[in-house]
Amino acid sequence: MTHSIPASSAAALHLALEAVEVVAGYGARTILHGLDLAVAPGEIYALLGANGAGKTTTLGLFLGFVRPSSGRVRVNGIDPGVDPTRARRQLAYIPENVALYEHLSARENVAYLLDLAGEKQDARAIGEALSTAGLDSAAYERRVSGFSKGMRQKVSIALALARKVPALLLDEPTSGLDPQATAEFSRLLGVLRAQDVAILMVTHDLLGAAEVADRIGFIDGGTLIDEATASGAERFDVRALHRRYAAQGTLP
Ligand SMILES: Nc1ncnc2c1ncn2[C@@H]1O[C@H](COP(=O)(O)OP(=O)(O)OP(=O)(O)O)[C@@H](O)[C@H]1O
Repeated sequence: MTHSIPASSAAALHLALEAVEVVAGYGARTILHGLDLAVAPGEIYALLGANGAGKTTTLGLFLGFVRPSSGRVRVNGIDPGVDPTRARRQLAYIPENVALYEHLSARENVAYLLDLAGEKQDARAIGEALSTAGLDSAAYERRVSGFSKGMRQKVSIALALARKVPALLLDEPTSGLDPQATAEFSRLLGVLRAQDVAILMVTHDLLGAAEVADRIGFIDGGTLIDEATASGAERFDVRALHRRYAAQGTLP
């Protein structure tokens, strides 16, 4: 399969996330059967597929948790199978349910998680990251234990911004978000894209993906079966995509 990386950006010459003909799985069980997927800096890629299609396994590939038996995986040019620590330094991973230190404030979480990543930053830089991530300033010093999913995501995104990572992996970011929080989340992804972050987002939400993604990929049985690229004012023909992929069980 050929990839239609946006040619407008010089940065597109280099891929932040790349999987080429990847075969991978768990033990003797193969889940990914020759997966081809690439995300350029400043691109939002939404990966859709039925339950068990291999979406989370694909994220695990870039994180170095899932080792390919053949094929090529690169994160900003680094092979996570060979050097997972260095590969993970290029990434921020935001799981469906963001885990934070519940008794620490938003600011303390970012400071502490930065510390753990060996990337200490001053209070001003952390405040700026929280502000860019769209967290209400009244919440900076509050314990995160009472935070909503949307607020937790903002803390994670502030951490990604402070770390200045080139790539962001998101697993089901909009499930359980209300429409306003979903719209705010989409706006945030736009901010990250403008900073040339490569974003790979796993989702079941075709409509949400169509609003924010530059490309949508469909995975079935561990293989990328199709890709659609945003174009024109309408961006994607959501109805046609839905008809095509819902019928074969790739969409809920
Ligand atoms: N750690 C694991 N060990 C063994 N099998 C696993 C493991 N994790 C996932 N699987 C299996 O791999 C297959 C693909 O799972 P994966 O989580 O990648 O799918 P998915 O597309 O993310 O699905 P969902 O939409 O349900 O999250 C499934 O059959 C799942 O049971």
